[in-house]
Amino acid sequence: MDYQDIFASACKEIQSKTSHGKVADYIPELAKVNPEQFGVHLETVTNSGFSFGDASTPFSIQSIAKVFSLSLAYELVGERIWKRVGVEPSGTSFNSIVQLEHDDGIPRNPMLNAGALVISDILITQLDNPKKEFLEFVRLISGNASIDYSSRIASSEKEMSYVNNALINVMKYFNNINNDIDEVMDFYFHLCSIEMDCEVLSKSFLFLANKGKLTTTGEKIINPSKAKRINAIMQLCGFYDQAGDFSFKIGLPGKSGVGGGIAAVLPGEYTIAVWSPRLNKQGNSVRGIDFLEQFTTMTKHSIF
Ligand SMILES: NC(=O)CC[C@H](N)C(=O)O
Repeated sequence: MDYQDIFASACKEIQSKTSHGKVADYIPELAKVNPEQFGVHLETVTNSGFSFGDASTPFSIQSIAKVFSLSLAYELVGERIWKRVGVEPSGTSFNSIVQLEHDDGIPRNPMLNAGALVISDILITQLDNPKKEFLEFVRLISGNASIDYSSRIASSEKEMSYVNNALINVMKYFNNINNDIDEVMDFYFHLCSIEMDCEVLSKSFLFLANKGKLTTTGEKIINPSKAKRINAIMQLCGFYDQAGDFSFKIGLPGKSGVGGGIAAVLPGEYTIAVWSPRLNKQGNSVRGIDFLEQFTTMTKHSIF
C-alpha cells in the first residue's frame, strides 16, 4: 500500500479543522516547542518506511519511554513485576494521586507516572549502571546509536516535579519504592527526556509488532507472550483517561507522551509514530489522535 498518499489526504482532512489544544507548559522546556509542527512515520515489519511532514524532527518522547522501561523490567524480573504494579486502566490522569493511597501504594498500571516510577525503581535495583544500560537498551531496539537523554529537559522537569515527588513519597511510605527517592526520580526524569523523531520512534516500537523480536536482526527482546501483554496494557492504559476514546476511535494499542508524540502498533504489520505538540486536557496530542482516526478509518486497519 502507498501510505504516503493516505498520509497526505488524512492530513488535509484534519488540517481543515481548527487547531486547538496547547503545548505542555508544566515542564518549562516543552513550552518552547513550535506548536504547529506535525510529522508521521510508518515502518512495516518488513522494514519499509513511509514518512510525512516533520518526521525527522526530534522531540521529547516523554511518557512513550515508559513502554521501553516496562519492556526491559518485565524481561529482567518476569511475572514478579505484577506484585508491584497492576494492569488495570485507571480512568485518571497520568499524574493522578487519588487512587494511590486507596490502593496501598500499588499503581494501577505501568503507564501512569506512579507505575513508571515503580518500574524505574525496579530497573535501578536490577542494573549496575541504570541510566547507561537503559540507554543502551533503547539504542538497541531503535537501531540508532545516537539516541540520548536531554539533560536540559530532565532538569527542567526536575524543577517542577511537585506532583511526581508526592507520588513517589506515597509509594515509599507503602514500601513500594526500595531505592533512594532522588535516584529513582533522576532516572525517571532522564527516561522521559529521551529525544527521537517519528522515524526512530516507530522503529523502536517494531519489536512489539513482531512478537518481541527485532525486525532487522531477529534478535529476541522479549518473548511473544510478553509482547502480547505489553500491547494489551497499551490498549487499555496508554492514553490514561482517554484510553477508551483512543481504542474506540483508532483500535490500535498505543502510547502517548506530553511532548505530543504517539506511537501505535498493528501487530504483525507495522508501527506508526505521529507527533504534533498541541495537547488536549488528558495530555494527548490533539492532531495526533485526529490524524490516526482518519488514517485507520481510511485504511480500515484495526486489531478488532
Ligand atoms: N504523560 C506524560 O508524558 C508525562 C511525563 C512527564 N515526564 C511527567 O512526569 O509528568
